[in-house]
Amino acid sequence: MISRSGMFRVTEGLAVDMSDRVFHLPSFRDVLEGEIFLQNLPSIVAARALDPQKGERILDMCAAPGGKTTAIAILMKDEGEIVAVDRSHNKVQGIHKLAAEMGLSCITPYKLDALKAVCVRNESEDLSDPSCAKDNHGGHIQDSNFMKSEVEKIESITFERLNAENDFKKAVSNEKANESSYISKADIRKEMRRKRNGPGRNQCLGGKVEKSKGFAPSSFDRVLLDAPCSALGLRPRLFIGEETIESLRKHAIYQRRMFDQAVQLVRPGGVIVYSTCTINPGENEALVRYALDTYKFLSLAPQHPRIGGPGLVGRFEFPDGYTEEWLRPGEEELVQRFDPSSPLDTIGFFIAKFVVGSNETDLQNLSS
Ligand SMILES: C[S@@+](CC[C@H](N)C(=O)[O-])C[C@H]1O[C@@H](n2cnc3c(N)ncnc32)[C@H](O)[C@@H]1O
Repeated sequence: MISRSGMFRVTEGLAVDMSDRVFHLPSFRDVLEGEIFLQNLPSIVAARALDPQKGERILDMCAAPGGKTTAIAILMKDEGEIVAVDRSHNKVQGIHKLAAEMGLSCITPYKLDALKAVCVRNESEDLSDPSCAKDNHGGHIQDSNFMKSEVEKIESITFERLNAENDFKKAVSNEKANESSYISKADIRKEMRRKRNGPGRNQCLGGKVEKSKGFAPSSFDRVLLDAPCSALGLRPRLFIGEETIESLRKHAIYQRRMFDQAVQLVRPGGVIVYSTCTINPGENEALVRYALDTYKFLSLAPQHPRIGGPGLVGRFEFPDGYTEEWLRPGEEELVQRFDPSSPLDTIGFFIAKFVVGSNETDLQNLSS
């Protein structure tokens, strides 16, 4: 299969012309604005698995468009603080707008690269202040330059792109109906960029976007890391041609670096929920293996509600010798894997919940 944009680039492949809708669902745009926000079932399960409590301080590390952030705020009855960060300026504005529409005041959105979410400070600074006084560039992430270049590539294949392509597909078929005019590759790229990043700085109605300089270690009760991923669980997804084994591994590296930040930000005794909308075990079960093997003070926690199926146990050896280690027996029932082909009929999704042991020494070593 080839993507819409691929049709303009490649010389062979299979393109599918959608002549009818799969679901005759009317658009919910502008319907009951502020009253409802459509979400996939696993997204709601992820917010509930976090089990946020009134009065807590919660970090949503990759928050836009804000679906889970607002679900968490509602579960907390809007009491406490949810710090909702995303690295896109326009998307952060969108979170502001959504929170305002829904009348939720416990959400504080920030523009921040989640790979630099832990701030590094001088000893002279006030350690009781949970937000950082100093910029944290050059902080804990050793390979930030590498990550920076990878971000561009990875971002281009996340789920927003898929949405952009789907929307653009509609636009193009409308154009076609009007006796098609030529649409250049540049137009396609521009439209996809616009869809991915929002309508543009001057056209957004959200509040003023604050930049964060990162947060103090152990300053959150709970952290949700709903990581950017290969989005192989989204449906309908007829083509996966733009993902390669290499790109899937890069997603996994990116997610681990984000998880490294999450671990430092949650307090001893706190909770981290990690979720993705992909079925790729390299970004799911292998992340759990990495987390448990790297941070001995973490353990998997049971989740409520439990609607998804068990995770994958074992390991997988690729032809190039690279081996992915997945779950060990006994761990599979502690995660939730939503299989899009199961009778549940959800998107593909994965949720793991970790509790952070109270080994102060380990945590101090981490943040030093
Ligand atoms: C899976 S989506 C999050 C969906 C969101 N949690 C929700 O439920 O509405 C991933 C988000 O991560 C953001 N993102 C990607 N890389 C990031 C980074 N380094 N720092 C912060 N946000 C990032 C993207 O802009 C995107 O909005």
